[in-house]
Amino acid sequence: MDHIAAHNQSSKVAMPPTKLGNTTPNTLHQRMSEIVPNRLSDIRIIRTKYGKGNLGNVTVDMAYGGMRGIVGLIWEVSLLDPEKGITLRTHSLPELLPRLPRGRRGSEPMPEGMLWLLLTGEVPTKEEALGLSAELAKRGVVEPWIEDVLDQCPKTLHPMTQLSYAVNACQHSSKFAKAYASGVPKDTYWQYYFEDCLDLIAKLPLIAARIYRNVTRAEGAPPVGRGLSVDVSLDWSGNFARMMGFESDEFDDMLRLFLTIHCDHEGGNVSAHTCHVVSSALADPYLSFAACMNGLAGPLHGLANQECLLFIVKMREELGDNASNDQVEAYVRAIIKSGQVIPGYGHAVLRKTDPRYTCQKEWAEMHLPDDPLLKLVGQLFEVVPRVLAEGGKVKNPWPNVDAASGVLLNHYGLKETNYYTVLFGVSRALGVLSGTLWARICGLPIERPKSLTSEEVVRLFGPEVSPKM
Ligand SMILES: CC(=O)SCCNC(=O)CCNC(=O)[C@H](O)C(C)(C)COP(=O)(O)OP(=O)(O)OC[C@H]1O[C@@H](n2cnc3c(N)ncnc32)[C@H](O)[C@@H]1OP(=O)(O)O
Ligand SMILES: O=C([O-])CC(=O)C(=O)O
Repeated sequence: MDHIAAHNQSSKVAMPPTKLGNTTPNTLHQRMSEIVPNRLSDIRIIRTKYGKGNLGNVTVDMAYGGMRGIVGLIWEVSLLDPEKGITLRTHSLPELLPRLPRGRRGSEPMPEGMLWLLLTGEVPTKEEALGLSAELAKRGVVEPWIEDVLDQCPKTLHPMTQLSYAVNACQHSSKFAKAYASGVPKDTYWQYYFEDCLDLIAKLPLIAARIYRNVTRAEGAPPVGRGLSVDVSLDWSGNFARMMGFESDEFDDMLRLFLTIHCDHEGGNVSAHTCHVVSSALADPYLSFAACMNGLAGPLHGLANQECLLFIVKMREELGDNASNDQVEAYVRAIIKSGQVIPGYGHAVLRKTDPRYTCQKEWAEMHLPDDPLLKLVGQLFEVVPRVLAEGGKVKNPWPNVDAASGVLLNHYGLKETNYYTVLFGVSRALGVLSGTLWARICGLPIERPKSLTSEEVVRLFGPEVSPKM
């Protein structure tokens, strides 16, 4: 896009950092304030030059088929290639992970670096990532009544329901909702959205750790109560681990990796798209993200990581530790025959092994080579793709991100499978809030695709069928 770069040379206008109330401008905000006008000018040029470009035909099957293959969204922060997997601001995971900054402790990237990249398009320096880490630690405060609400939840309420409940409650402190109600101009919306997004990301470890501590407490023990707080000397992920009660450096690193790689998968997946559509009505980031979490909690989407570990554990109980591949295959066939899916396998867009699976499998092979569940993950990889590919019905027989994550968490003592999707959700906040913030920066309108009834399909294409409904 040389013409765009050239245009930028002549039109570079640095927007002054905006102070909102008592909020001190921060480095990420300053960088975004410089980037936003240039990017908006790029987009104006793109729309002028290519606005009438055709993105493809839509068939009736596509409309009945979950809109698979329809390109109908702009999502600035990531793009999914069916063969190569996710690219985050054009970087593939294997290329990006070694380049993202490490913190003061640990050897895995800080998720803060990923957030910076998603928002700015630039890999941050270590200082920038540490600055963002400190800023998140400062913003990490949850209103006491929301802590009380969580403490009132029955232990048996699914952790994802508790997460959605708490995030909705945090809407009470939305700066965007307040600013919108006061009638601020449209081109300043994103500034308030930015504030809410950072506040929400900062609050999530506190909320999620409280949920973990509450659902894992001993029978009869009191809930967490007041006093859970972030340590400003720790990074976002380190704080999360510590507040959950995990103390090991290796767990911290595993969590950093988990939170970094689960962040985003372009705009059309259920969680990102939900956030996008809810936010397009100018619902604030809290309401949009809570809705997004409800989508992530579905078993065909994020909950598959819970389902996947349960599947592996149950298979181990039935087959023991020395099962042959033939036994694993017979087990898998029986599950498919009973009409259930094999969790962790298949994908709506990917057509090859998910690089996020590979990355977690490599971590596991290095850090927990003798874990008996890891052996089963390997056997499933040898068996399932071949079985699923038979008959040609399943479009992608290869493993997705959820096929290996539970084994890692379980190995380090995080055994509560119904909590796994909360970790996914905390990570997903980085991506969906970045993508959604960029939608507000671009001023994208309320989303409203057209729908049809089956009678209308018949009317459009011919009278030979007449649905009796
Ligand atoms: C973070 C994520 O969201 S990654 C995905 C996590 N989800 C899972 O791992 C659950 C298991 N996988 C699945 O259910 C699917 O592969 C999905 C939901 C991920 C993708 O769904 P689709 O795009 O509809 O897949 P596809 O077009 O290949 O499906 C065709 C058929 O194969 C079946 N199929 C797809 N994957 C599997 C699987 N892992 N096991 C058994 N059957 C499967 C579908 O259920 C569908 O059957 P149907 O025609 O009888 O309804
Ligand atoms: O892309 C999808 O549809 C599902 C997925 O893997 C994700 O959201 O991480």
